[in-house]
Amino acid sequence: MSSRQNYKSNNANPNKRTSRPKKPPRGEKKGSLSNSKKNSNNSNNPNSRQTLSPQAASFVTPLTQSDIDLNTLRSQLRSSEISNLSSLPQILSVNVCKGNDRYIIVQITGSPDTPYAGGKYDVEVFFGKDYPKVFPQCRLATKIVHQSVSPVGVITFPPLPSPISASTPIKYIRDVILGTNPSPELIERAEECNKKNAIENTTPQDMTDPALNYSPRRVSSILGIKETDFEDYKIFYQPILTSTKKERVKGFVTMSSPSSSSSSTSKSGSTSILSKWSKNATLDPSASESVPSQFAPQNPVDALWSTLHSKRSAPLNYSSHSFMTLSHAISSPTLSAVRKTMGFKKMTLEQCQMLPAVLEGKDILVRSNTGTGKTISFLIPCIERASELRRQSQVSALIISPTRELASQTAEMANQLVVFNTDIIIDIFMGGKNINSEVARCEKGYPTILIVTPGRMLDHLERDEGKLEQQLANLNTLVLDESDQLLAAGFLPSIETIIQYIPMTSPDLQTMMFTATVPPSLHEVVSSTLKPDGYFLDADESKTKWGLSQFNIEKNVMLNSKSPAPLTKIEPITNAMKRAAQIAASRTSLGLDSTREKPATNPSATIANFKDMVGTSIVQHYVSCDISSQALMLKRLLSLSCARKDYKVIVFFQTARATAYFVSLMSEVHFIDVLEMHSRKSQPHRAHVSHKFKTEYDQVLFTSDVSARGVDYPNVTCCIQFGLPQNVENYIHRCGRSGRGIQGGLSIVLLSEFERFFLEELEEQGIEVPRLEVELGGEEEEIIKKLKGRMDVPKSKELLNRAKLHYQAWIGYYCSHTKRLGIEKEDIVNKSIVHALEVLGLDEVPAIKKSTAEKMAVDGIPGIRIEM
Ligand SMILES: Nc1ncnc2c1ncn2[C@@H]1O[C@H](COP(=O)(O)OP(=O)(O)OP(=O)(O)O)[C@@H](O)[C@H]1O
Repeated sequence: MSSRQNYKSNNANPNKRTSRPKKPPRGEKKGSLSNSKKNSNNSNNPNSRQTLSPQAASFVTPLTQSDIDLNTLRSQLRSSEISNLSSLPQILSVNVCKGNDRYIIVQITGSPDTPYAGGKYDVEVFFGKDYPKVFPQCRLATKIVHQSVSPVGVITFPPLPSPISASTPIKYIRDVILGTNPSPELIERAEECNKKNAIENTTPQDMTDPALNYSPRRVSSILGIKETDFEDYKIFYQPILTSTKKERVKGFVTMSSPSSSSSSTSKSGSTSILSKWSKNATLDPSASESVPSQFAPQNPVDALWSTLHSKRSAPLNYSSHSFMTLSHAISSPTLSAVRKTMGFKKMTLEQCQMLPAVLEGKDILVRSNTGTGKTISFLIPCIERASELRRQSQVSALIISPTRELASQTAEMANQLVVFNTDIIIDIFMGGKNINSEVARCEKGYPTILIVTPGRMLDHLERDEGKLEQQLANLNTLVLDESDQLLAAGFLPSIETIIQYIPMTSPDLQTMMFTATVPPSLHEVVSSTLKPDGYFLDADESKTKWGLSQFNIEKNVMLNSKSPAPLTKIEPITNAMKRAAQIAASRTSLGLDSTREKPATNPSATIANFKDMVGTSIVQHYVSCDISSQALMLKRLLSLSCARKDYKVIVFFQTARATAYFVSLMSEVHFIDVLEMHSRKSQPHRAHVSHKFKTEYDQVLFTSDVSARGVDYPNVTCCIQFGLPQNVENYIHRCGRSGRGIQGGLSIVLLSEFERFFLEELEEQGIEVPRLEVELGGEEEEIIKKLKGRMDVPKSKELLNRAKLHYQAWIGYYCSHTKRLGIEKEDIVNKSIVHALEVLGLDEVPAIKKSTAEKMAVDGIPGIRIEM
């Protein structure tokens, strides 16, 4: 590894050009919405760039009119909605989530002469993707007592009158929920309780402090909160009890402030606990620093800018439910590990759907977006099953992962989950490790949970003379993580071989498949692999975001085909697969896919809609340039994305060879050191790089698709995809490496002109990716001239060698996509010549082995040089 720091210029050599990105002066808020706000007034003006801050303007140029039209229209609509809301009586403020103007917080004050008088109530409003066709979703983020509001703030609305506008539900909340008393019975009970507490707590301060007046258990009995929901309710209540500390409540904190002890008076003249409960809920101040009080519509340029610099660009995806909600199905050692070792308090919204479903014990295919917490959702049932059966030295669960990185990561998480469960032993068999030591460990006793990569598992099956086979015959749980990849052409033969050893139809075996994308190619294999009474669960975050009613499901009937949870999209596997096949057939017959000849696996037919699969916290853009400036555009994008504090950037390349070449190019020509990760690197190197990228900030990782799926690198700020992705699924999984957890992320796909049809493929799946115009700076122009004139550009032997190998892999990659590209191999070869001479800066087109040319079926095509 080079000793140079990433992104540091090499000043020792005056001939070397610095690549350090220009950073704006300290203290200047590059991404603040005040910039966006200024710009937003001109968002439909092609010259709007002038109103960007000088820093923003130096990095990005405005979108073309046609690109921003749609966004502008939507933004304007939301903008006018916000200004309407702001002018309504009793609306104190309207705050827009930074970087995501679809999410707003409206603060309403309670009406006089009601128990809510003087209180301030935050209402979360989310303009869904179908807005303005459907009402925006609303939830009370401030705790109140009302018969139409659930303990977690879910509001029961009656059918609301048209026209659809954000004002309608807000007016309803203001006038009906906050404007009238809750049911007299509830008021009576609350006031009775208040009086009783007033006697017990004699000081006036106690009288006015709801935390002292009410214990969670007392309040929960008043509100009739069920025992199973009590834990969550307590957590919701906790910030009031500890109101001097900052505590998160669903992304908000309840702050103590001088006014928190001021009393308000209800109709009956008594001190109202109802209003005081909620008065001081505000946005987390660290997140709200730059949240403007007024709405500022954002065009994608601003969105890019603010995403690059924002701390958080989307509301949290956590539910209000702790893992304790499933204490009837998960053992205490596991629950303790989740809480104490992993530090997870609440389930994600998707885990709320996945965990009850998988704990049911049936075969299941689970689809859930990237970064939503699938790993523990399959690990927990593996652990629970294994600890229930307590079979010493026997494999209870087998987890198959497509890559070594993912297998290691899963093993790491599994080990954390079993810290209080000493009976359970985790082990991992994967390529790149010493197989003999794996065998030796098994001789001492088999692990309870075995995590494997497919190739290594086959090696073991071949050499251990039936002992592992015997283990598999008694397996209780089988997990195929990233199942669509494992069941696709590359891995399928290995998986088919492995599952021949497993009694797939045994009632004692639960098979779980987890993935973020369900391409049609999966349908048939899934149907034939899972038992017919299995399920398909589409854990779509939006389905439960505002509901969470699946928690009404009783123990042991958490999910079944007769009484499916109302808001969870779960259905028998056979139905799901049939339906998917029908969708595929109807789309084809409607000619929806006729624009381009497609390969046999038509990606447009999926069970779940692709467009919902990219997490909402990921802002997506594409950048287009001609083939010869691709490398410089990449450098430009790196400068942009590394300009923020604590950057972590992943750049995906199509092949291992391309990754290796661009690592050397960046280092030798542009003086940028990056981390290198692909299948041609040794396992220790991969482990080292993976650890470094996981734990350190200000890093750039160049990688092939070995990092595309499942790998959980925390806080990746930007993901760049260089060139045409393999397919839409691959694009989605790569995007998912950023925007994980609570962090927002930015995804940029860099396409040269002949690859722009990929945008159509995305659009067919409902994924609209706006264009971002990025100009090359003077520095890059200089380099272009040098490259074109082949002057002074240092080319080490290593760089030349890597360039030649990349050239060959480039032809191979594009030749395997001729159908999608709609061009012939001859055209690919012609483009490869431009690529070799103009992108790679080679003096001549490299010669390739005859056998390689034959394999790619390009031998004999003019332009291909064969090695003598
Ligand atoms: N309930 C939770 N609370 C906090 N963090 C969580 C929770 N569940 C999972 N995480 C964390 O969220 C991150 C993403 O989880 P995980 O890798 O399991 O996602 P995934 O759905 O498998 O993503 P991918 O499809 O990309 O593989 C991890 O860092 C994990 O530790």
